Amino acid sequence: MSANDLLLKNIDSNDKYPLNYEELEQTAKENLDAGSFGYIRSSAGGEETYRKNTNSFQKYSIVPRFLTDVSTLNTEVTILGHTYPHPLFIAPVGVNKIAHADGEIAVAKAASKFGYPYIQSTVSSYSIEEIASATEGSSKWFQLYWSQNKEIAFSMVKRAETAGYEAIVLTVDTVMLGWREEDVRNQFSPLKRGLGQGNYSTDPVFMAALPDQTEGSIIKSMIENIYHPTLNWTDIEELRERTDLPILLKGILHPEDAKIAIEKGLDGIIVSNHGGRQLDGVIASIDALPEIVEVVKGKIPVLFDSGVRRGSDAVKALALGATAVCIGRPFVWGLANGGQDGVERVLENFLQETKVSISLSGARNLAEVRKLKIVRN
Ligand SMILES: Cc1cc2nc3c(=O)[nH]c(=O)nc-3n(C[C@H](O)[C@H](O)[C@H](O)COP(=O)(O)O)c2cc1C
Ligand SMILES: O=C(O)C(=O)c1ccccc1
Repeated sequence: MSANDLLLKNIDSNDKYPLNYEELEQTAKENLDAGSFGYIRSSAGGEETYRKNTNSFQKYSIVPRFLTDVSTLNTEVTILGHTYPHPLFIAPVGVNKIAHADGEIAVAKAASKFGYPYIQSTVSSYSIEEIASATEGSSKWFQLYWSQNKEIAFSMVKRAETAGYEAIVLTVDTVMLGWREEDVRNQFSPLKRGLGQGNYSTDPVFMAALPDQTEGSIIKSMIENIYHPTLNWTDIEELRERTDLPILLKGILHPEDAKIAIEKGLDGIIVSNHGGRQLDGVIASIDALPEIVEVVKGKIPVLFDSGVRRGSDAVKALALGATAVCIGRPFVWGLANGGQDGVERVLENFLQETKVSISLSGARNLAEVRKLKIVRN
């Protein structure tokens, strides 16, 4: 399908499916209870970083080239030995059942249909094995939350390996949950409600360590284990020894941490501030990207997320040096608005908008996107 076919198909269609981020969020608000909606939408503290994430994209402008014959476009990208059809990934998002009963299964299937590698969260509603069997043959990575009992973390990594996942993404910005006032207001804690257990209640090491096999014990132990303030570089070295899969660190914002990651033999990083959900007041993710790209010097892939709302945002991040871009909240609203179908609409439109944006900037492949002139106003 050419980029314009989808535009015309959307124009011809009579259904009024939400298109832009604001419409997606508004429709989801009508579909969800206040606690679930608030959990997904909100972020930490006064939401300064959350607002900065999207606003900061407007500081960067693409300076397009013309007359380059953009009749063909190759968006392929090779990351850690795997070639993906385009540089758009699904960011790890936990407890998807709060948006729709089909949860991560719906998202992973939609992702597979449109060639988005799927990064599965540790706190998924469905297990690694359930998602793997629902989406055989598609590219998947596993996002790891460290566990207080680190043998649980290693066990999950082993399961991801066995299920054919291609990489481990260790999130480093969430050793404890951020200060989220909307959730306090709504008295909403997914873990306390028994959500996000898919990978825990199926884990032999986790289950064997419980005092008894009740729901109450599972919830208590999950909450205890996911709080892991001791996490440090020595743990990373141990993780490095325990798996042959590539390991990426998610949540890197400081160039020095990117440098250490390379020194410690890590395979990649994801520049991210967790969508403003962790420490409020931190730098916008897009503002952190250029300096990190500069110190990494192409030695390892640098993925990016936080605040990406449309195709032109993705193009800006790629032009500023991101190897690939992860989509977060937009797909969650798609899920809330129509399960797998809703996610498909979001992913299809997002991909097409990205492709049109690349072509209209004058680039024909990602190497040319990287060379685009970006000015900061
Ligand atoms: C509801 C929700 C749950 C999330 N759960 C996780 C998670 O389990 N693990 C993780 O590494 N990041 C998690 N994230 C962060 C995303 O991976 C990503 O960094 C963030 O959504 C990017 O911001 P954006 O959605 O505003 O673009 C979550 C984000 C949301 C909105
Ligand atoms: O809400 C989040 O951002 C997140 O990462 C998380 C952490 C624990 C349970 C569910 C989601």
